[in-house]
Amino acid sequence: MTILIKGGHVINPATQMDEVADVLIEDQKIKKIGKELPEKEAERVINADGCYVMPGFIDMHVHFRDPGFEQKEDIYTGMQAAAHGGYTTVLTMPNTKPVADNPDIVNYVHNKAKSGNCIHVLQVGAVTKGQQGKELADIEGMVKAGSPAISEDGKSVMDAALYRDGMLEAARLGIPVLAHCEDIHMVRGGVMNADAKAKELGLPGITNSVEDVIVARDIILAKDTGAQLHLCHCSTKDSVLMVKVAKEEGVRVSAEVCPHHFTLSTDDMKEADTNYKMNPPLRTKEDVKALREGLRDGIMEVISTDHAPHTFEDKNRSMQEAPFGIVGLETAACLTHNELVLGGYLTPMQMAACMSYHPAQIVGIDKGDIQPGKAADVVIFDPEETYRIDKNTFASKGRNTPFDGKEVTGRVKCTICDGEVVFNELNK
Ligand SMILES: NC(=O)N[C@@H](CC(=O)O)C(=O)O
Ligand SMILES: [Zn+2]
Ligand SMILES: [Zn+2]
Repeated sequence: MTILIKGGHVINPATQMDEVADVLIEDQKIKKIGKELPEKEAERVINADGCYVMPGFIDMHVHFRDPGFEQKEDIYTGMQAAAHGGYTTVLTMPNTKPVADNPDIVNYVHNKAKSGNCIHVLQVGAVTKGQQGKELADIEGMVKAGSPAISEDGKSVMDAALYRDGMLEAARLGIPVLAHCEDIHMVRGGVMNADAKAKELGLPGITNSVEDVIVARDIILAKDTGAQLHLCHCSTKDSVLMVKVAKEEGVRVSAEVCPHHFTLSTDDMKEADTNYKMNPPLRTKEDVKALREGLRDGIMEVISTDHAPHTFEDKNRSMQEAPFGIVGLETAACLTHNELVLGGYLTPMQMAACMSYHPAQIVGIDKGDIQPGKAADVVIFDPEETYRIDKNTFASKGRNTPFDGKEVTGRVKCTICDGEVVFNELNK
């Protein structure tokens, strides 16, 4: 199949291309990019007038809940949600049941994803067996099966000596460690940020230090071991500060921010609504500002979703009882555009870098770059369309979002993965 994407504004961070051009796709690859490419060369023409044409988004942090919690999401619905959100590659976290701590589970996820013919799914391996924090998982086996990284996401490995061993193993195997930073002993039943809002709502709080002490520890361990550290879902201003200093010191560290953390503060919580409950929690306006500025200044290099679907029943409980987590795949691009591009923090080029090129570089995959010869993983994004987010239109099984009804400007119109259209709302 040959596809010609006509008249779009091509934005490609790898080459810094930033101009209106046509893109010709042939045999799963980008064949040509240029002005006025002839339509007769293509079997299908997609008119991208007024839209950005960017490398398909890459989400370093999603939960597809498969195996074990398929009532929340499964690999097929997760991939559909990703395609709707403009994503062509996602990294799935290992906190499934059973935990993804061995090559069999990695193979199961990769095979099921392939059978769904949609987007690329890469399973992240757990650091420890069963995420129990007692002994290392078969990290080498999982890397041989195709895991691009390890992570204990959902928790931190609290035993620093064991975590250090895991980091040494990751360094030896040449893969990054994706770190969820949370000192579990300091949580003390907290369910939201520890601030005036928590007092007003009468809810136990989670201090910034719960995150910050593990960010500090993990940076020190990365410096010690030479491992490549990537900090998940950073939410505090001091995380940004520590990443900045660590980079200046030459530590191999990168960091991600999620749309909910750069869009909302606890001031936006009108009541105790469990769609505002996620881990780490929404923080203060000061933290939000630091995260936005961190992305603007290139300290924080990645925007990831931490897509964490839960059923209505799971979330329809008290703030104390409901699980942490919100969905994100179908709202990340519009929120990034609406809050950060239109808000004056990121250029469209930086948006593409944070959502695609940088993740590819950090994970070490040959993606996130649309130039001739590269895989045809492309997203077409309309920066002018204004609409209201409607959770009932989500392809995800999860409806747990605080953004339902929010008006945003910027919309994913078409997603192409390996030269196949996997989502399309343009001249259907
Ligand atoms: N972020 C969340 O609130 N929840 C995640 C776990 C995690 O990312 O730590 C989940 O798996 O539900
Ligand atoms: Zn986490
Ligand atoms: Zn997560």
